[in-house]
Amino acid sequence: MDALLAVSEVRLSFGGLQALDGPSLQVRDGEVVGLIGPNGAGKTSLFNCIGGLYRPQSGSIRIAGREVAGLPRHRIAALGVGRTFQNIGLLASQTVLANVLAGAHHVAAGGWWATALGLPSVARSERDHRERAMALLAELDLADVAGRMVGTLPFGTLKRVELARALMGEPRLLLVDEPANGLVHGEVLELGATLRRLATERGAAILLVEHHMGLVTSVCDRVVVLDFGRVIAEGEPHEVARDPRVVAAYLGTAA
Ligand SMILES: Nc1ncnc2c1ncn2[C@@H]1O[C@H](COP(=O)(O)OP(=O)(O)OP(=O)(O)O)[C@@H](O)[C@H]1O
Repeated sequence: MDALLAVSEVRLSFGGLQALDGPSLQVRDGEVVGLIGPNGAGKTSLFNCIGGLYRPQSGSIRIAGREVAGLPRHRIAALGVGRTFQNIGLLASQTVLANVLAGAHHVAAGGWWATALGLPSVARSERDHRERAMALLAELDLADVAGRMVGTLPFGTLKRVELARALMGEPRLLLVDEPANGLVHGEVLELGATLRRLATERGAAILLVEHHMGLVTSVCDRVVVLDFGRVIAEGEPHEVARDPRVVAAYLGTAA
């Protein structure tokens, strides 16, 4: 079976700096793949290319067989790509529920005309969205804070709100950027269980950027390691963690 996400030899530079130097990777339906590497290795740049924030200078990014490199981000989102951000991309002055509902924008029924004309299908779809948002909030243990303003909530809670918002778009491919950052141990365990469930029960393909190796080894089926914009290792999490090239790359950053 073809991979849902197939990245092939993507190159991206900022002036003279080669952020991505031809990495290739694949993620299949129902698979959680970890994307790890030292600071500045190119992980977020690759996410930004897949999600349509950056246009790579060359290479191919296919989602469900369709070339998406260089497409605008809304077109890529409409193909079923959801994303959470390293530094939270929520609207602080809106409620949790409003933020999560915003994640459904590209799956709204009827389009612009139907909304402008106030057609019954729109009211029905809004009701459906609300119900689905409340179900997601319950699933992620956020029902109690549905009416709270995002700006008043702790960071760990916001990470889950972001995940709920991304899930509202019913993603087939979920790009998750450092979800464990700022979470306490118990929250990391819960998050890991949630990501695993999304892959196993909903069949989502998940690409996870994470520095928390405990989460990576417990959740990922496979790990791809980037360094200086290149893939330096790939394989089963425990195996990759022992790979001398990976150890050297991490020590190089710490030195
Ligand atoms: N918009 C940009 N303009 C210029 N340089 C950039 C830009 N975005 C990233 N870079 C550079 O590209 C390289 C890769 O950065 P990137 O953020 O993708 O790494 P990363 O692996 O996600 O790092 P971290 O783990 O610290 O988030 C770095 O050298 C970074 O400074």
